[in-house]
Amino acid sequence: MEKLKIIGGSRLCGTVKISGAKNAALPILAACLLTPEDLILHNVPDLADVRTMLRLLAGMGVRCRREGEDVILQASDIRSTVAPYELVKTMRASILVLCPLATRFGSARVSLPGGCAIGARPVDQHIQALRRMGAEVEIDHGFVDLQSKRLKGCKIVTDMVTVTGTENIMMAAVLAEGDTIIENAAREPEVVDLANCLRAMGARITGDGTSRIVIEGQPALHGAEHTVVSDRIEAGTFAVAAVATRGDVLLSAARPADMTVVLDKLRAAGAEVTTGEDWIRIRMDRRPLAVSVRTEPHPGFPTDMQAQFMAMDCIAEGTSHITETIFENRFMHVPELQRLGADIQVEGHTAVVNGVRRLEGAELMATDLRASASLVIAALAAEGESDVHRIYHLDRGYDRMEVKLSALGANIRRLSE
Ligand SMILES: CC(=O)N[C@H]1[C@@H](OP(=O)(O)OP(=O)(O)OC[C@H]2O[C@@H](n3ccc(=O)[nH]c3=O)[C@H](O)[C@@H]2O)O[C@H](CO)[C@@H](O)[C@@H]1O
Ligand SMILES: C=C(OP(=O)(O)O)C(=O)O
Repeated sequence: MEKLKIIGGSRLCGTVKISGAKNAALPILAACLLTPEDLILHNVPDLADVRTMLRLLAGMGVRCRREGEDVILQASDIRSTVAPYELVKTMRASILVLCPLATRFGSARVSLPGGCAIGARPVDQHIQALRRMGAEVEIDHGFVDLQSKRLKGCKIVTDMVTVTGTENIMMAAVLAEGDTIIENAAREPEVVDLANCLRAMGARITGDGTSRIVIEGQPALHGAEHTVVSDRIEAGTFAVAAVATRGDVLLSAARPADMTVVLDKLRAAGAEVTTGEDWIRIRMDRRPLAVSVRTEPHPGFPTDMQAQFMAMDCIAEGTSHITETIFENRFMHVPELQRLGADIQVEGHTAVVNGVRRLEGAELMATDLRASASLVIAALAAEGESDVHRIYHLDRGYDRMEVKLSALGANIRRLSE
């Protein structure tokens, strides 16, 4: 196992290039199953989750080639439509192969993702939609077992806004007979990026980025080339780290248009935020002011930024309220932040954070992906040395985070333990 050793107190200064988005790359990789022709992807981040998805696809017979940030996929000789438990259990996004397999091959056996550290991860909406489109779906020994003739388009109103659900249903619909309308659809930029890739493959989709997506099913899709959208959560994480360390950081290859609420909250914390079309500069020369956040589906404040903001609020002037509405157990960073000296009380879905003047380095245990990022930020802002253990969580979603932070002046090293 590996850990990060961080000596806090350095201001982050300089330029960091933001990678392609994990949460866009994963559904787009799964989309290769929709065509026998080549899908050529650029700006694919080098992450544990991406490697897991490539292993899953390769196990089905997809030819996968990685050349730097490019990935070339060809699903012309699929020999298996099974997604085994061993791979799905390490990455919930594996469920994204279900609908491409269903709609192109009429057969799939995909392990249920089950819950994970941050909460239950149900997929009932995906299954209900597939049944409405005519598939026979059973749950068998922890697997979603599906058989279908050509799926039939229909109107689907999801019970709640679901990002992966919207992505899966969109992929089912692109090869279905007739039109599918998704009401209450997720509006996340990653949903739009998947729609852009599917359109490049010949799909007919309108309304992505709104809560009503219309898909006109096609008999087949073809090969395409697509560049994965910039990771707004990685950008947000580096932006918060800049604010927490009173730094001056330019995020290049970032998309401020996808991050309005996060950037507004950083301005409310006292940061000077300037933006161009594909860059963001964050300057901070004072102790942050406390900012309260409440997580909501896009365009609201993203749940994937909640833990990082809590780290910043720990050293802020004043009291903040952080409310998590998407996941029932996404406060596991709280006891670890308390180990650094943070003053936090959890009351139901809300954490009340009283900012303290200083945190002190400690041994810390990462519990999930964004919790890990929050501990790294807090350790960078703390006085003295911290060790962040179990960073395999961090590696699921951040491309060489410690290398990027070192280049900005952080004192951070990856060590074996
Ligand atoms: C709306 C939202 O913010 N979604 C987040 C969610 O996406 P992810 O796609 O993982 O989760 P969903 O958007 O599907 O889930 C949103 C909510 O709906 C519930 N649900 C979902 C599907 C389903 O079939 N049944 C059901 O009850 C979930 O339990 C959850 O409370 O986690 C990702 C990783 O942290 C984030 O990037 C997404 O921003
Ligand atoms: C929790 C996350 O990922 P996943 O949905 O893949 O678990 C995340 O991206 O913050």
